[in-house]
Amino acid sequence: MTKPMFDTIALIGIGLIGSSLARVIAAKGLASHVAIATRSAATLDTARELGLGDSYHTSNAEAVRDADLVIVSVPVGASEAVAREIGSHLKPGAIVTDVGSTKASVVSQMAPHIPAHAHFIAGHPIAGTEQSGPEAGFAELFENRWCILTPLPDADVDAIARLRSFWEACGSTVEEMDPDHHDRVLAIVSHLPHIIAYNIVGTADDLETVTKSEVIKYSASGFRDFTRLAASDPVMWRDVCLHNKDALLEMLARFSEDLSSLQRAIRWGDGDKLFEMFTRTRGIRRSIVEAGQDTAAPNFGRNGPKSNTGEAAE
Ligand SMILES: NC(=O)C1=CN([C@@H]2O[C@H](COP(=O)(O)OP(=O)(O)OC[C@H]3O[C@@H](n4cnc5c(N)ncnc54)[C@H](O)[C@@H]3O)[C@@H](O)[C@H]2O)C=CC1
Ligand SMILES: O=C(O)C(=O)Cc1ccc(O)cc1
Repeated sequence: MTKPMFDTIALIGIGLIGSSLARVIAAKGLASHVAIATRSAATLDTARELGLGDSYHTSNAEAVRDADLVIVSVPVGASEAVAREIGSHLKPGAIVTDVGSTKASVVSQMAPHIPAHAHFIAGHPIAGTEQSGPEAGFAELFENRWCILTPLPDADVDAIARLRSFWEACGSTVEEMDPDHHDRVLAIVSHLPHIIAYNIVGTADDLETVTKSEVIKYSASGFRDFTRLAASDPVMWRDVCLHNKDALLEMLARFSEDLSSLQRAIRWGDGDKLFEMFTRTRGIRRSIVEAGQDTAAPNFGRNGPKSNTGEAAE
């Protein structure tokens, strides 16, 4: 048996991402001890029943006391409160990271509370599903996925290397990026698609001429894909919108402009324009498939061994 990568890993937040981390850490033997903390006693009880860790805490500060690696997996709006709670309890040399879907805001919320004797390196696994809560996680979630790290320019290189090795051991490929760049890229490839999904499902639900039962009965697979995204956790996505406001507004403006152009082509029967655009986008899809990036089937949307409880972050 090889020595675990870390003696103690503290997981703050034990929803989809935190519980997937707990499972992969156990499956691959990446820590001798996993300390789990979450805000609600009920969620902690579920984590205990699932056997996700070695110790369970309702105090974030208590959970990090002996930790060599702390992974914060809470909605991005709660990042600052967590960093403030744990900052003065971190041991020298501890690495603190997160998994939040937005990065510039998380870095500015958390970094000031992490003392100089610890290392803060923000991160984001590009891996998830529409489900939430501790039952929703699974050990394979991070396999063959990207994980983006957004270290500050003066971050410790050994700490970055250790965190990189951790994510690689979880099955991910790691890239480093500037937090603002991360937020612009993710705004278009992840955040905007979720906003569009929430919007289109809301629009269908509001239509007076179509009943809810007809929406359910006749939904073609395209609409069904939107309903999956629109079932994602409301707290998490509210926070993403509030914490990636500028990039998201920029992408929404571009999107609305392009949608108006499409609307105009439909109004004026401009078939050439429609054909040209649909051909161009079909090419993008083909490039993704050819690059082996269409790994939608195994993870995204996977129901996992247990079905979703629908627990939102409390
Ligand atoms: N769901 C997804 O597909 C992905 C989510 N993320 C990011 O991961 C983070 C967590 O998301 P999920 O695991 O999906 O959410 P989740 O809703 O399944 O779990 C969130 C957990 O955080 C806990 N929590 C909330 N506030 C807390 C606090 N102040 N202290 C301690 N625990 C607290 C909740 O009790 C819950 O256990 C979010 O920042 C999200 O943006 C990143 C990649 C994918
Ligand atoms: O379920 C899906 O399709 C996702 O897009 C999952 C996801 C959600 C948020 C992230 O920050 C990363 C991945």
